[in-house]
Amino acid sequence: MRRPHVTILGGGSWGTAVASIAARNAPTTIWARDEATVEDINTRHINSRYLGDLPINPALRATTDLAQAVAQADVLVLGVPSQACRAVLGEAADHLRPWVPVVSLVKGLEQGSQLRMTEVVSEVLPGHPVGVLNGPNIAREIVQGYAAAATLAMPDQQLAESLQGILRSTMFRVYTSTDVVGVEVAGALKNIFAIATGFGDGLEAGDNTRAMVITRSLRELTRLGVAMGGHEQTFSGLAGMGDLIATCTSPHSRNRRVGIMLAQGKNLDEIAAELKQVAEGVKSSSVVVELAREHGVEMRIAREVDAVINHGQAVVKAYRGLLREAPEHEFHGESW
Ligand SMILES: NC(=O)C1=CN([C@@H]2O[C@H](COP(=O)(O)OP(=O)(O)OC[C@H]3O[C@@H](n4cnc5c(N)ncnc54)[C@H](O)[C@@H]3O)[C@@H](O)[C@H]2O)C=CC1
Ligand SMILES: O=C(CO)COP(=O)(O)O
Repeated sequence: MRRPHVTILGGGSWGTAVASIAARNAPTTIWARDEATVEDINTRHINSRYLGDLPINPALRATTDLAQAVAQADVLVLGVPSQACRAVLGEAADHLRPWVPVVSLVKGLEQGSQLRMTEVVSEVLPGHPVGVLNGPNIAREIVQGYAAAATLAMPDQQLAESLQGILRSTMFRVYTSTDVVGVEVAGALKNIFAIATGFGDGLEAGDNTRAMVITRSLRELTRLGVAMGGHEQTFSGLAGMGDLIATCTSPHSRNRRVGIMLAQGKNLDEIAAELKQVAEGVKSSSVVVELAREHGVEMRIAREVDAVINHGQAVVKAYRGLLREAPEHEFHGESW
């Protein structure tokens, strides 16, 4: 039987990491808009801009030709930042064969529409089965071959099981789920809370503060996720608790670093210039606050992150403001 061809859209750190795994299991092409990245992957088997000199699978092919990459896809994987997804999918639409499944790797929400990326896929590519792969997955550690796990959520469990075999390796364990909403909301929200954790770390508040922010963030994340239709248990799984732990504690997390740098008094332009990579929480923070309002869910931590990022609030004021609020019952209250 012919092995399915995997096409990944997006030649950044995570698209490259997942493509490198898929290339062990199936013929795999990665589309990147940047010539130098394509050249790097095809000839030197590295992605120096995003992953330094870490070796990636030499079987992986890269191209700047979107039409050609998409036309050969039996499975399409979406790995560009959330605010670029609609435009990239729009360009891909005319070239993609019917019914080809689409898997989103993206952990962001679309500004304006407030949509999750699987919803954007369904709008731009109607009729295609769509799912999401999320979990505690710092790209460079996965390329280095350290053990990790993620959850692939799709409404069709059988399809998820067939894609599981393409996206996993011995060191990258892919679990399945049918809770697309829960897995996807968890992946997007944890970035806002990683920024909040970064605030505490940037203010040198200590380990207890970090643990408090992570744990209370999980409550906030779960409340909104359930209100949006996610299953409660999903939020204690890999895409929820797992990714909160990784992103809120890793020195590699870009969202956490955004929080640290804001606490150090840098502005968003300076931070973007320093990071040179996407930190999805910056753009998703306003969307999360809008969604919380619409669903009637109190999200104090997320509101402070939004206030700092979008309304000029000082980090130290956000921190003190949170501490002034009286705590309620740990599990039944609405306080943070
Ligand atoms: N890096 C990581 O460890 C992980 C990232 N993710 C998620 O994966 C998604 C992609 O992130 P990364 O690969 O980390 O980002 P990145 O910043 O490393 O790379 C982004 C890639 O998208 C491309 N891109 C940006 N705007 C574009 C546009 N308008 N059209 C076409 N290409 C465009 C860039 O050229 C680059 O190749 C994000 O939603 C992120 O949250 C998920 C798990 C792990
Ligand atoms: O999603 C990630 C880890 O699971 C990557 O986090 P950052 O985008 O904050 O680097």
